[in-house]
Amino acid sequence: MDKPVIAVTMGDPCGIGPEIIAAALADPAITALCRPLVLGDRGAMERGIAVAGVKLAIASAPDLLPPLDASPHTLYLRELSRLKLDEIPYGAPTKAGGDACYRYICEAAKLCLDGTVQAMATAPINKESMNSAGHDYPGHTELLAELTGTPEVVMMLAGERLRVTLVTIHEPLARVPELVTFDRVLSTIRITHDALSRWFCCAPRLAVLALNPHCGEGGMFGDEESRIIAPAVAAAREAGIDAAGPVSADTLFHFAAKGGYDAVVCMYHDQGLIPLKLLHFDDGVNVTLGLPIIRTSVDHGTAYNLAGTGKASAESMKAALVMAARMAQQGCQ
Ligand SMILES: NC(=O)C1=CN([C@@H]2O[C@H](COP(=O)(O)OP(=O)(O)OC[C@H]3O[C@@H](n4cnc5c(N)ncnc54)[C@H](O)[C@@H]3O)[C@@H](O)[C@H]2O)C=CC1
Ligand SMILES: NCC(=O)COP(=O)(O)O
Repeated sequence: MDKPVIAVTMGDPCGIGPEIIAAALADPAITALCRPLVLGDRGAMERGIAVAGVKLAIASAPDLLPPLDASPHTLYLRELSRLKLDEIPYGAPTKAGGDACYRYICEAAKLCLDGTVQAMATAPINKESMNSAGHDYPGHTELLAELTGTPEVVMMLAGERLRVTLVTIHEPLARVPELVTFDRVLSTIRITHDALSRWFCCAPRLAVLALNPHCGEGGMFGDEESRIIAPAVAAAREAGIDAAGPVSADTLFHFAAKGGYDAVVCMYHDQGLIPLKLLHFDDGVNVTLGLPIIRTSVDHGTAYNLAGTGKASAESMKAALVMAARMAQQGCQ
């Protein structure tokens, strides 16, 4: 396969998205692997290029794709908004920015679905901005599930030493217990197993976490383990999946990070993302599993406190592009 074309959504123009994209695309190791097509805004990207301090010329690509012999000093941009810089100041959510980043994501999903591009990699959005513009989604994950007509998707965050997947994603902690159902645990295990088998390793070994301390301590600290998680793990094992659990979350990560498991199925967002970011803040990648398209993302947010300073690390953006390119190459085999 030729170098895959990857739609790169610019994310929130008031955050670090434009500058980390500029820094990532100025790295010849990235453009050696893929042909990035940025979906975003010219003014915001020019500002990001200046902040990143890199030499990139913007080429407008309204309907063209980056050619195979594209210069590594050219950033191909499909302009989907024309924002004025005074309506997108750094460091705060704006309705204009929220509306624009929604449109970048929708266009990227469309280009993936119709086969124009082989994958999408997303820079961070601010959920408050997107919601203030009337797009009521907790994140990319839920929006992409809807845009692609996918009833069940799973968020995975991945690094060299640890992968975590989540049974519940963007939910208030107080609602987690009622959302941890047999069906949801089992489908998260199954989607994790299927996606890992396809993209990452051939016979994945999964650990499934408990919700409560000490696996519920025989019911003293909760019964979700015996009532819901253990039966879901048993059903997964009957289906031929190598899943262990429920296991206590406090110790499991120690063994998983030493290579004992290929992924850890976690019950809620912070249960998985705290250990993941402790090990992989700089180079972790968020991958949406279960979609009919390839979507990777940075593992961090808009970092409003750093936007415009040039201090933000572009390593997670680079890792997201590398992973999207590898998955796109594998998808064609
Ligand atoms: N993929 C996405 O679109 C994501 C979006 N978000 C959104 O981002 C917004 C801000 O979320 P926060 O919880 O404040 O998390 P955040 O990741 O934006 O910031 C947390 C801390 O990490 C630092 N940080 C983040 N990225 C960095 C980088 N590349 N280099 C160096 N330091 C970095 C920030 O300066 C801050 O101190 C929220 O609206 C959230 O929903 C959060 C995570 C992922
Ligand atoms: N903490 C991860 C996160 O919030 C990313 O969400 P999404 O925008 O990828 O759905």
